[in-house]
Formats: sequence, C-alpha cells, structure tokens
Amino acid sequence: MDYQGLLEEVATHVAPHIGQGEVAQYIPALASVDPRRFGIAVADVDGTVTGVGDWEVPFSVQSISKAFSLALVLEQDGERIWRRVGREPSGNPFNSLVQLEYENGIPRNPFINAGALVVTDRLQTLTGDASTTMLEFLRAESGNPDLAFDQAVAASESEHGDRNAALAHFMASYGNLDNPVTTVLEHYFWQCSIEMSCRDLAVAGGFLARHGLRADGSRLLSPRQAKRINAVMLTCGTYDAAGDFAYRVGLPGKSGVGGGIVAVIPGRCTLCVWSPGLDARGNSVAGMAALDHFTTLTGWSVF
Ligand SMILES: NC(=O)CC[C@H](N)C(=O)O
Repeated sequence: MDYQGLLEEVATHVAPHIGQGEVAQYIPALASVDPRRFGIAVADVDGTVTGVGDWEVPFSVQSISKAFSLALVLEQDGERIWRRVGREPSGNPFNSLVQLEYENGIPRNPFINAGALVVTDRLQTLTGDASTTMLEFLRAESGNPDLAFDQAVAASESEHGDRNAALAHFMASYGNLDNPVTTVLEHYFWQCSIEMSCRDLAVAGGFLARHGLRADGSRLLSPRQAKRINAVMLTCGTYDAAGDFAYRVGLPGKSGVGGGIVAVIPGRCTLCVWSPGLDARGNSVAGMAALDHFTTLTGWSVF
C-alpha cells in the first residue's frame, strides 16, 4: 500500500481547511498553539509507519488519553468499570453536567469528562499513580521513551478546572469516586497534558487495530475487549459529534481539544491526524476533513 501517496493526496485535499476553527481557549496554555499546523500518520498492523506534514511534532493529547485509560482499566480490572460508567452516547458536550443528576452520578460513557474521571479514579485505585502508569504505558506502546507531561498545560488546566471539579464533586456526592476529588483531578489533568506526535499516537494505538495485540505480538487486551473499546470510540469518541463522525468517517475515533484525532481501521492500521483548529464541539476541523477524505479514497470505513 502506497500510504505516502495517499496521505499526500489527503493533505492536499484538506489544505483549505487548515487554520479553520478555533484553537481551544479554555485551557490558556493551549491557546498559544499555531492553528496552521497539520500532520497525519498511519501505523500499519505490519509495523510500517508513514506520515506527512507535522506528523512528528508533539501536541497535547487531551481527551485522546481517555481511550488509553479505558484500555488500562479493562486490562487490569476486567469489566467491573461498567458498573460505574455507561456506554451510550451522551448527545451532550464533553464537559456537560446535565445528565449526571438525572442518572444518579453514573456518567453516560468513559469518553466524556465525567466518565473519564471515573476511569481515572479506578486506575488510581488499581495502580496508586494513574498518570505515571499511563505515561509509562504510552512510552512502551509508542516506542518513544521521551514522552512527557507538559507541566504548563497541566497547571493551566488545573487553574481553570472549575467545570471538571464540579463534575468530580458531583459524582463523589453519589459515591462514584473512591479517591479524593483533588487526587482524581490531578491525575486526569496530567494524563491529558501528555505530549505526543501523530506518529507516537498512531503507533501507541496499534493494539486497537491488532485486536488487542501489542506490536511485539504479546497480548494486551482480549479481542473482545479491543472490539469493545473500538465500539465505544465509534459511538462516543467524538462526543455530541459522534453521529457526524460515523456519517463522514465511519471509523472508531477519539478526539482531543489539542486538535488530535486517533482513528482505527480494525485489522489494517491506526491513524492519527492533528490540526489545532476546532469546531464548536471540540473536534479538529481539518482532522475530520482529512479522515473523511481518507476513508472516501480508500473505502476503508467499517461501513
Ligand atoms: N475534549 C477534551 O479534549 C477535553 C480534555 C480537557 N483536558 C478537559 O478536561 O476539558
């Protein structure tokens, strides 16, 4: 497969969209990122990695970390987490509070902020250090030992973290957090602040395309668990745009307000695209357009 030619064609096609949208403002340290950045990488299940544009430039993974924290909790703790978090699309923004009271402090899914806070809480209980566990996991899966937290982004998000604090306190009032709210928030912000490139994320997400196998052939998740993470990514990974993402791209995907989107073609490859300009629902404008064009050119959507 000539991924290089394919990715170049995608990059040419989306050029008019690069710079469209708004860079995330509510985390001030993210607001200074250049909106004209664009990169895309593909990690094939056979181990080859191809990219174009800014594919080796690190950016803030933000909510893409939610897919990896779910993988770690499923790996270490099996299906127990589903007693504390659902797996239905929320139809609401990623940081919405509104459903939590109606649904007794049980978040709709693990990929909205409330759900990810519950998953981080469980990972903290299981490991004693959720954010370091995730950083080490991502270093191992990406093969990049230099991955690090961005302390300025974590501090900035903590300073402006009233919304996430509200979600966490509210769930704690229902008994759906085991650790202190401040501990859960701190680890959640650190996880979101990890800096990775499209290359790093496409390689690290390879186990989702390999039905749970790591790059070296060892097993991280069962095929059933990998299938389930991909299913929740498809239905919930882009929040209240998950319907539009399925319509346009037709793949499991997980976005973050840093402008990255990871998408999985089970059995074939994992993609990561990055461009910081976001639409009103917090998904990369050029990233969505790139994945849309990629599956249109290849016919590799799951549909
Ligand atoms: N959608 C996102 O990427 C949101 C992540 C961000 N750290 C937050 O909690 O608000």
